[in-house]
Formats: sequence, C-alpha cells, structure tokens
Amino acid sequence: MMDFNTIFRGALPNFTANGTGAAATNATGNTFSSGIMESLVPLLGSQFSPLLKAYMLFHNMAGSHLGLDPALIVTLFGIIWAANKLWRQLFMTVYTFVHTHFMSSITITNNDEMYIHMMRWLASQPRMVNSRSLTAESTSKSAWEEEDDSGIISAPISADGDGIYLNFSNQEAKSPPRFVPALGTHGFWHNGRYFRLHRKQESIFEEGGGSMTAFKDKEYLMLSCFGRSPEPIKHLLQHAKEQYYTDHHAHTIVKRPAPQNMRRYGGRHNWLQVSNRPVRPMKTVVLDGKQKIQVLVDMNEYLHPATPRWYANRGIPLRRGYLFYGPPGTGKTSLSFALAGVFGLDIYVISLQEPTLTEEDLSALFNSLPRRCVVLLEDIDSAGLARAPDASTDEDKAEETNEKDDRKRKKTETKEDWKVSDLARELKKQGGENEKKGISLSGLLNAIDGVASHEGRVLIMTTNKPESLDEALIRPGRVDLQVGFSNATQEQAKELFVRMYEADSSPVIRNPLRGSVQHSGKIITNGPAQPQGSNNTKIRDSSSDGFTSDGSTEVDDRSSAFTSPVKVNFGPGLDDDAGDMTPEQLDEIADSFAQKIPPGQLVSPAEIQGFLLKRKKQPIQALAEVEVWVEALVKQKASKTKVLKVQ
Ligand SMILES: Nc1ncnc2c1ncn2[C@@H]1O[C@H](COP(=O)(O)OP(=O)(O)OP(=O)(O)O)[C@@H](O)[C@H]1O
Repeated sequence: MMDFNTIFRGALPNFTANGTGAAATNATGNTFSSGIMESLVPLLGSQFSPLLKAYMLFHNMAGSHLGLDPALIVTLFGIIWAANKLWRQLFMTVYTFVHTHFMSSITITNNDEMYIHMMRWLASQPRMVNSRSLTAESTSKSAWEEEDDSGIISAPISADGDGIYLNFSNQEAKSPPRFVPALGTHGFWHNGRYFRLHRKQESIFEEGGGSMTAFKDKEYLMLSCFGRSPEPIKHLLQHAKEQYYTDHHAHTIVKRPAPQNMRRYGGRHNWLQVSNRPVRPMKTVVLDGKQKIQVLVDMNEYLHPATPRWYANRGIPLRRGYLFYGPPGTGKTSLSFALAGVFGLDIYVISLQEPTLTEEDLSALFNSLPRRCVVLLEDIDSAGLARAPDASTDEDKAEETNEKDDRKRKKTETKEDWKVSDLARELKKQGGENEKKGISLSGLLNAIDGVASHEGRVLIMTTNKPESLDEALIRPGRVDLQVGFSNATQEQAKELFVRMYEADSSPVIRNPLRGSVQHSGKIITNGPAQPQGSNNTKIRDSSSDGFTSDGSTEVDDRSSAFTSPVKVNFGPGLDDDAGDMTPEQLDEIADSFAQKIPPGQLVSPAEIQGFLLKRKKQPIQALAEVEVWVEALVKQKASKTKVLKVQ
C-alpha cells in the first residue's frame, strides 16, 4: 500500500522531490531544517520569531508525529494559493471582457438625488433585504407619518388630572432600521431581468479654499445588466424615482439653506430638506374667495409649460413674484403652503436674518433652485436690508458723538486713567468691525433678478409692514401681485369655527373656494404677463367633480386627498360637548359665535384658531366663553401687555 507522501509526491512536480528526498530521510531533513530555523530566530529579530516558532512547531508535528513531509504540505498550499490567484485573474479577465462587450452599466454618485431614490428602492426590495451583506441605517418617523397606536396605553383622565398619560419614551426603539446593500457587489432580479449592483466608496481630498480642506467619502452605485443597451437600467432608475415620489405624493417638501459647511459642496448640497408635511388643503385657508382665485389663476398660468416660450418671445424674464402683506397670524404663510400643495411644488424657505448667509450664498442658493418651486422669503421687512452702505441709524450717530466726546476727554487724561469700561468699548468696536454686514438690498435684488439669477421659480415675500419696504424691492417685475391679509371678519370667524368642529366624516366641501368669505383684503396686480388669458382656468379639488370657473386648464388640489372619512378620536381625557350635532346646528352655533367677534377686525384668525383649539371638542363651551375671551383680549391689546388673562 502506498503511503500519503508517496501519493502527493507522485502528483506534484519533480522539483519537490529534490527538496524532500525519501521518507526515510525525513528525520535527518527535519533536524537539519529545524537547526537552520533555530539559528535564523535571533537573526530575524523579535518581530518574526513567533511566526518562525509556529512554523517550526508545525514542521516538527507534521514530520515526526503525523509522518507527513512538511515541505510537501507547504508546496501543496502554495499550489492551491497560486491556482486560486490564477482562477481569480482568469475570472476577472473573462468578467471584464463580458462586461465590456456584452453588458451595459450606469453609474450614480451620492451627490445626486438619484442615489437616494435608488437606495430607498433597494431598501424596499425583499430580496435585497434578505441579502447576506447589508448596511443598517437608523430611521425615525416624521411627525406626519402614520404610526401604530395599538401599543399606546391610555386611560380616562379625571377632572382633577388623575389617570394614565400617554408616554412615548420608547418610541425610537419601535422604528425598525432600514437595510441597504453593503459596499461590494450584489445581484438582483427585477421584471425578469438580472441586474448587478456594485456599491463602492472612495475618499477624495477636497480643497475648499483656505483651511477648508478635507477628506470626503464619495460613494458610487454602478448598475449593470446583460445586453448592449442601457435601456433596462434607465427604466429601473425611472421606476425607482417614480416609486420615491409616489410616497411623496400629497406632501409638501420644505427645504432650507443647508449649514455653511455643507453649502460649500454646492448643487443639491445647498438645500436641506427640513420637513415633509401633508399638503395644506386650500379650503382650510379662510380668505376672500376672489383673492384666492386671482392668485391661483395667476400662478397656474405662470407655471404652464407654454409660458416660458411666451415670455421668451417678448423678452420678459421668466419670473413671478408675490407680496403677501398684513398683520401677524392672518394666513400669509398658510396660503403659501396651500399654493405649493395645489401645484405640487416644493417650498424653499430663506430667512435673510440667518447669520451665516452672505450675499454670495444667497445668489448660489437662488441659482441651485429646481425648475419649478416656491421660494418663500418670510418677514422681508425685518431683514434689515440696507439701501446704501453708508446709511447710518440715529443710534450709530449717537454712538459716534459719544466716541468723539470720549476722545476729547481722553486727550486730557493720562494713559493710567484707562478704565474697564474703556476696554470693553474698544473690544466692542473691534468686534463690530469684524462683524458680518448682513445682506444688503442690492445683494437681495441681485439674487432675485440679477443677470445670473434662476428663472422659473415663484417668489413669495411676506411682510407685516409693507410700507417699510424699499420701492425697488416691490417694483413690477419683482412683485407682480400684492395680496392683502387682514384680521378676521365675522364671516371668517364663522368659517374658522365650522372648520374646527365639522366632523371629519362629514362630506368634504366639494369646492375649495366655495364658502370662503369676503373681507377687506385688497389685490393689486403689477403688470400683465398672462399668456393664456385670465378666464380659462378651472381650479379642481380632487375630492370634487365640480369646477369653479369656466375654461380649459385644470389645477388638481391634491390637498383634499387628506380629508379623512374617519372621525378622529383623541382618546380619553377630553369631553365632547358636541355629541351628534347636525351640520345645521353647528352652523347656527357658528353664527352666534361670529356675532361675538368684534366687527372692527381686532382679532386675528390665528388668535381665533388658538382659542378654539383649546376647546377642540367643545363648541358649546367655546360659544359660552368667547365673549369673556374677546373682552380680555381687547383689553390686553389696548394696554399692550403680552400676558393673557383669559385663554
Ligand atoms: N386666514 C386664515 N385661515 C385659516 N387659518 C389661519 C388664517 N390665518 C391664520 N391662520 C392660522 O393661524 C396660524 C398662523 O398663520 P400664518 O403663519 O399663516 O400667519 P402669518 O400671516 O404668516 O403670520 P406671520 O406674519 O406672523 O408670519 C396658522 O396655524 C394658521 O392655521
């Protein structure tokens, strides 16, 4: 019978025989090589000595105990290693050949929105989620996402406040992580076709000017499929994108300028999504119906795909600006959001008081807007826009005079007379010199309509003090339509009351504008720019099959998709004094409520909403308490105190 060594030797190439000799010489060979190894240990130093010792142990064990030729085993491992290398090389060559000649691929970088669409899609694929190599990402639900309330313990709260209150301390633990493919290569099937996904990451050195240099991780997704046409991948990407936006349907995405360190990467990094909230139904904004129609029609015509050509043929810059003015809490922001909802646009909110915002940043922000969107510049009057750099306020002048006096006084004093107050003043002065100057009026005008500024956007500026605005800011071309808001009329108070207490299960109001009431708001239009004529637009509420005006263009108010047919249950703890009130009864109570609101428009819709919210299931109680509340509110406003006696 042949022994193990003989079989191996027969299978291995000849050169191994020279080194190994016959099995009989094993012992001599082992002793010889052990001797060499031992003498090598001190020469190689402490770093390699454990390795050598381990090898010697293996050598002795294999040789003397197992009766195997150690050199033979080492050679065998060497051959396996070389074969593996060769196989890999061969595989890579064949794969590269097939990939180059028989496959198509598309690469996406994480700088692009497409990357997010694709990752979200992959995370939603059950096959992908069951892959063996995954990356887990933490997720948390936004305030508006539906959540399972089955585990929420609640019990009636007694009149003296005893009971079990809701507790959300472990809500984060309930949101499951999201799993996406890990770095590396994955394969998956979609619509009967095989796709390969290669996710890789590399660190690149980015120079941002000055000390702003840093290593940044950049990720790539390479999607490949068999065939010489990349069409299937394009379809897959389109599918992922549609899937992503299907989830966003009937939501308004709100974006704000990203932090300064992110903005330096430019492009989509300039803006950060801060919220994704359900669309605000247009009918929930209580406003003069004519005003609503006018803004809706104007915006609808401006956003029409035929409009850019119309503007271009006439050499008019493709921009539309709106000024919403009126007292605080009268619905300026609410209308902006409702408009974004009607037209399915994202809202980009900019605060000019943001301390890190420079004029260059503002231009970059305007230039990185998408083709169609709403840009909201809130409280434009409080932005402190300076017309001329040398315009100094009375305060500055007073300070200047004080400084002159100080200097005169100091001349008569010796250096030793310096006080702490002098030092503080000096420091303040130096600090002031380094302080950021803020955004000037010309900087803002440049961003809004400078030569390089973005076209296609809808700009909405809101203000409480229109009279304090610079004429240049609101001239036609920058502001094309002014919409005035005012405190609540009695009709508006009634509408707010009905909205608050109508059951969600009641039939939805078919027309978003019907039921809106007149108030003393004004509309001033600045200039024409109406390509399709102003009488051909229909505003359609998706809950409705009726239309409000004649014409051919339809606006789908997606907002109504949110009118739930289910009556909302707030849980125990709130007494419902409305019972099964009929719409007629509610209307009657609402009428009586409205009579108690002073007709002189002293109370804002926001104040009425706040009052009703505190009694959100008690319309009868609200009616009983409104008189006292109004009286206290009027008194408080007259005395200019901020503290409410009755809430
Ligand atoms: N006309 C209105 N119709 C319905 N709700 C309104 C109206 N006006 C105000 N509200 C309610 O009052 C709150 C504040 O409204 P909003 O922020 O739109 O007011 P604003 O005019 O933009 O105020 P500010 O000038 O202080 O920014 C919101 O919750 C909104 O629902």
